[in-house]
Amino acid sequence: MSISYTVRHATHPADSRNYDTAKLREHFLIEQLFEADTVHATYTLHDRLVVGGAHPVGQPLKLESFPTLRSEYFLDRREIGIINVGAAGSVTVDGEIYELAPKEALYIGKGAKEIYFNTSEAGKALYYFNSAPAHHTYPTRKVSLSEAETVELGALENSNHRIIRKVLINSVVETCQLQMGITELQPGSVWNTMPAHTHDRRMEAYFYFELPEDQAVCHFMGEPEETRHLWVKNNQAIISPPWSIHSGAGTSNYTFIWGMAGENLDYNDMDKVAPTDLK
Ligand SMILES: O=C[C@H](O)[C@@H](O)CC(=O)C(=O)O
Ligand SMILES: [Zn+2]
Repeated sequence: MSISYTVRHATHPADSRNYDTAKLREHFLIEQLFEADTVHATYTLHDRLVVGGAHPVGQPLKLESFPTLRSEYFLDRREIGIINVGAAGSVTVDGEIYELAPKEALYIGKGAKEIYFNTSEAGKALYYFNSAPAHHTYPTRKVSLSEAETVELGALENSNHRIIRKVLINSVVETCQLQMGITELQPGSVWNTMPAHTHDRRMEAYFYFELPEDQAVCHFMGEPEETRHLWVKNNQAIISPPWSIHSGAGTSNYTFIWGMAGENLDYNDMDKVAPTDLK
């Protein structure tokens, strides 16, 4: 099997208050997503999102089911969003090839069977994905950056000037519960998602990339009045429970992919917390 998977149980905020650094990282940080010719998948019990990465080098990599799913095919009861975070590549869905330029996204609906992540010439295509349970089949569709709903937020004066590209969002593509997008911090800006927020109706995963190898992001999590931090490197991801803020400050600018699943598809459903109210 070319899929390497782990399961993370859901956490209670009262319990996580007592976590030390190692325990915080064990529960919320996904350190490795990319390994040559392997699909890595982390199944979190927070809304049953699967967070994963594929790095095909020698040959196309198949998206296989794994025992926790108890399904013949990965997407028997799921939908998936894939974003190319490496060099230009392609994904094959039941014989149909979808070319994916860097940062282009592919939504694949429930029921698709044979899915392959294809190699790029230099073996540099990297595919990041989020998959959520689905009860309806929406059409498979590629979404380019020009089709995304794009907003510019923040200001250099607040060190948080950023472009948010809502790629898999209900104004652009139909999904059951998945939403994904790409946020690019502009040069000199390091803070994402400030003011921070929670959304008890959805969990979220953050995947940090385009971060120089010798730089790091300090990711903040926890209940607004009881925050914790985790230091994150390039190409690592964070699981953010519904009760947790999710925000970060880098030692340089960077890009990240946010992905959500849960009760609604309302991106603007956020309970914002003023910076002065965080503890
Ligand atoms: O619920 C929405 C997500 O946390 C992100 O879209 C926030 C984000 O990209 C940002 O403000 O930088
Ligand atoms: Zn959020």
